[in-house]
Amino acid sequence: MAFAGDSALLCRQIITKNTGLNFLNRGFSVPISPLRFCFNGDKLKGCEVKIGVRAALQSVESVEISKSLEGFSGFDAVTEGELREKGFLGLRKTKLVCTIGPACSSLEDLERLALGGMNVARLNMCHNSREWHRDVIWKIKKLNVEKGFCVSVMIDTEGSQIHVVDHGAPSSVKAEHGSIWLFTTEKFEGSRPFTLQANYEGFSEGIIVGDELVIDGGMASFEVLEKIGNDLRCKCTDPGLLLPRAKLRFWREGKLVEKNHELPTLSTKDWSDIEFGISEGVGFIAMSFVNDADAVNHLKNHLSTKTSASIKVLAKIESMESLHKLEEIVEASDGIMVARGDLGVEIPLEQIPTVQETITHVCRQLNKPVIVASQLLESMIEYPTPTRAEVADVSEAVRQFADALMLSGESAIGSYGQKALSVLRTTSSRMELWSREENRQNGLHQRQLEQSLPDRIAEQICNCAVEMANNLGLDAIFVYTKCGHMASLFSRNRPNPPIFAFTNNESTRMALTLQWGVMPVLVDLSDDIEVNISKTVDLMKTKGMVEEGDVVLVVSDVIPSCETPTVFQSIQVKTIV
Ligand SMILES: Nc1ncnc2c1ncn2[C@@H]1O[C@H](COP(=O)(O)OP(=O)(O)O)[C@@H](O)[C@H]1O
Ligand SMILES: C=C(OP(=O)(O)O)C(=O)O
Ligand SMILES: [K+]
Ligand SMILES: [Mg+2]
Repeated sequence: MAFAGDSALLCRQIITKNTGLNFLNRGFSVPISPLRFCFNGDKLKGCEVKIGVRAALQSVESVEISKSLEGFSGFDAVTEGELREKGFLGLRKTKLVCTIGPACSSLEDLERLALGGMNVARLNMCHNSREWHRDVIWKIKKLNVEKGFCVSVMIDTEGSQIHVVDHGAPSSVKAEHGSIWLFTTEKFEGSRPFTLQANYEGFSEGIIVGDELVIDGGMASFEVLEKIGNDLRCKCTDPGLLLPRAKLRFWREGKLVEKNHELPTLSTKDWSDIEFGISEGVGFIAMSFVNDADAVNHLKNHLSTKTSASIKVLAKIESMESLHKLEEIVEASDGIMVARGDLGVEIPLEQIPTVQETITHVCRQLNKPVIVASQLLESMIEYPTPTRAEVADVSEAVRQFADALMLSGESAIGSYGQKALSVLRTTSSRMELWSREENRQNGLHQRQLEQSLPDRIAEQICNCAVEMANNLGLDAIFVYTKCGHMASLFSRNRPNPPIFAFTNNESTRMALTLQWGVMPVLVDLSDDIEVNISKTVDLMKTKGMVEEGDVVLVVSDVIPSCETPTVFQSIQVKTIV
């Protein structure tokens, strides 16, 4: 019992230094179960750190399986099945988002996607009717209740951007080299030859003769020949396809012409879609074309006055302006989407990979979940196999430890949506296995998140506990959390074992569906940590999800409220008996 004498010192070592953990690994020859460190945060309030350490060497007593578990449905059926089949380390950590569209909106299709690993269903409010979206949300909720899935719903705002309006049949038009076209704000029905309608009157504000009009990030390009009022007469310089809702951007001397309009981030339609999202109880609102933190704060304030449920706001990084203010936007939001589709319209394509890596890194440093989106498996909209380059792109996002990957057209309108989802699933699992070894060697140099002592301690506990779980080769991490904060701090460290986050809050459970490596579980939590621990271990045992000999790291942070999350914490390493 080397450390009974100077517990506080040892504890500090464990919290702050690798050496404490190595010491445990090398020098502590008795079985590691149960080892317990208790941090009594009440004392921390006075800023005098007194950390109590208790090391108990008796074995964990087998706990009688409680009858109160009957009717329990807090596990999600897919994780449960995956765990039984593949074991703890086989659980996929990277989360999967599917855009729901006409190709996958039946109850049967949605069930197949849920079974295939969809964690979040995304509804793009650009398309289809309110009733259609309501019907999809209703089906997802029904499946969650009846089939035990844990799929959360995200709505994605249309946002304000300049594009051509849907010009009706034929669905795409070819622009030939040298052909002359009129881009007009005049509204007309149907189609006119060589004429395209812009959706916004001010689309040509500040544009001058000689500027380059780039369609959809390079599908076709035009030179502006003449300005007639707000309309532009242009000559095609790079032939290509003009799709419905094709995006319009102007370039001058090799650079994007920035802010040539003053459209609000949230339009009247977006606000009404947001009201719809609130009333339907969605988990996430993805905000298109966020340019600064104000827009995010505005929506978050609005949500806090409108609903007590916690709806997470995800900022989509898809404009040049948003890149200039990346950190403030990440800080303000609850998560980020790297919206590579529109980003590729705003910045040269060759910059996308490095920008993606930067965004992913900033999100991890600031502890916000990040989704890598768009064209991951684009060719699968039409073909049953992905290109090798697409698989490499998916693997790279997984290797960067993105929290989630997203399908757009592949699931919404593609013929092989489920297959595309399975490509994401298998590619993620494969790459996670590969990077686990790397992970062991290169721990993240964490930026300190918070200033107050209790918050810093929570952070350090999670960082060190993950190091401990990795070094000891533990099977799983159990965390008890009301708001999901501790679970996210664990996730941020991208531990090798999966993180089971037990929460009594449905919004927290749904929000955690997006976080890397977190398996959210809904349970009743009491104020007695020991009761929570034995109850959840029992639960896992009854379900056959843990078995004798499994060793789990248990961290608790539930007392007393979300506002003061770090009042009491304990870490235990527990062998299941
Ligand atoms: N709810 C829907 N109804 C009809 N079509 C949809 C729907 N959602 C998505 N789609 C189709 O899937 C394609 C890809 O989806 P997404 O990437 O979300 O949209 P976009 O390409 O408009 O940015 C869209 O272009 C659209 O054709
Ligand atoms: C995800 C994106 O946004 P949307 O599909 O709404 O254009 C994107 O631009 O990549
Ligand atoms: K959108
Ligand atoms: Mg976009």
